[in-house]
Amino acid sequence: MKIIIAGAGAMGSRFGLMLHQAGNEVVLIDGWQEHIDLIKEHGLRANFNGEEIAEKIVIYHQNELETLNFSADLVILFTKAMQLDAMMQSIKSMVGDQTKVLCLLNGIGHEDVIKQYVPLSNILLGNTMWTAGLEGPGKAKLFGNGTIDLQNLGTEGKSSANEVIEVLNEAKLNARYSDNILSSIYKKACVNGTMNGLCTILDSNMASFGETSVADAIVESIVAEFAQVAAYEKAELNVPEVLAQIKTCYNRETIGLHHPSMYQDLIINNRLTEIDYINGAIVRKGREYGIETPYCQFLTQLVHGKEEILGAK
Ligand SMILES: NC(=O)C1=CN([C@@H]2O[C@H](COP(=O)(O)OP(=O)(O)OC[C@H]3O[C@@H](n4cnc5c(N)ncnc54)[C@H](OP(=O)(O)O)[C@@H]3O)[C@@H](O)[C@H]2O)C=CC1
Ligand SMILES: CC(C)(CO)C(=O)C(=O)O
Repeated sequence: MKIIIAGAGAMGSRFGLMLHQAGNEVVLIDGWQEHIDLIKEHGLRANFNGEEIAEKIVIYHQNELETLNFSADLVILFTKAMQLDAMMQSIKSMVGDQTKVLCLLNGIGHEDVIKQYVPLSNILLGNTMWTAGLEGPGKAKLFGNGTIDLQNLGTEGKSSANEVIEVLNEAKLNARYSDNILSSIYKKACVNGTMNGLCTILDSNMASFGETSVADAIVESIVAEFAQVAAYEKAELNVPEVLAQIKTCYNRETIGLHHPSMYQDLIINNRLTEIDYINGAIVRKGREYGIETPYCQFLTQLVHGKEEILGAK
């Protein structure tokens, strides 16, 4: 399959690498020049479950696509939330009538951006429990396991997602169809709405946070706010199940030692965060629906405060 990875940071590198190794024709697209140059020079390098590897994969800067003649069967979006619209603009000549567009960004409401460029029948909205980090430009650090849930937003449903699911599974990415992706997205947003902001503010990995005496009380208060907003949007959450999923993040044997992507953005790379698309989205929706969201509001404010203190860009 011809696959474009639109946003080839940590997660895009993981997906690009695994799909390339499974025999697909993968093209990476990104906007970070140093990262692009190093991948062109040395291939995409990674510490992949402890093994040092390098794979030659084609990569382009998102500003050099106009003359490129490549129509994708599948686009996988892995930008940061605030970069999504600009990326959709950059790749629009490569998205044809038959191109499926899979969105796996963290956060809530990305379909509102994508549907301005792609018909609903070609949009696969999803989320993932895979993780990834960058050791620096051109080099990813990939360990652990994950899953993908996705749903087609058009009326065709599952049948229009089967081929993509098959390709993802051939690459061992563990994809499955969801009949209620909005609930899955809210469920994953609860994981990000707790782990990402809290580990960033507390300067901790997920295991160390989870082992504190205050973890349960804070997490339960935040999840209660997400659940109220989700219920208003008919994306009912099973709260005990969500809390159990969050606790799986504390496991040191699996992903507990991972610093969430928000930590990597702000604390390691001094970059602005996606907080406005996670806890901030709950605050905005809460305001609209008349639901109080003090914990999400406070965490959003703390993260913005930290961005300002660190002069993040
Ligand atoms: N990392 C993870 O474990 C997980 C992440 N996600 C989600 O996946 C999406 C993509 O995340 P992720 O892959 O972590 O994002 P990255 O930060 O690794 O990459 C996203 C983009 O940010 C830019 N960028 C990243 N680092 C730098 C840097 N040091 N200097 C300059 N530019 C940089 C690049 O684009 P540009 O130069 O154009 O800005 C890159 O394409 C997000 O929505 C995230 O929440 C979901 C599950 C797990
Ligand atoms: C690992 C996990 C699940 C933590 O919230 C994640 O999605 C991230 O790092 O953004």
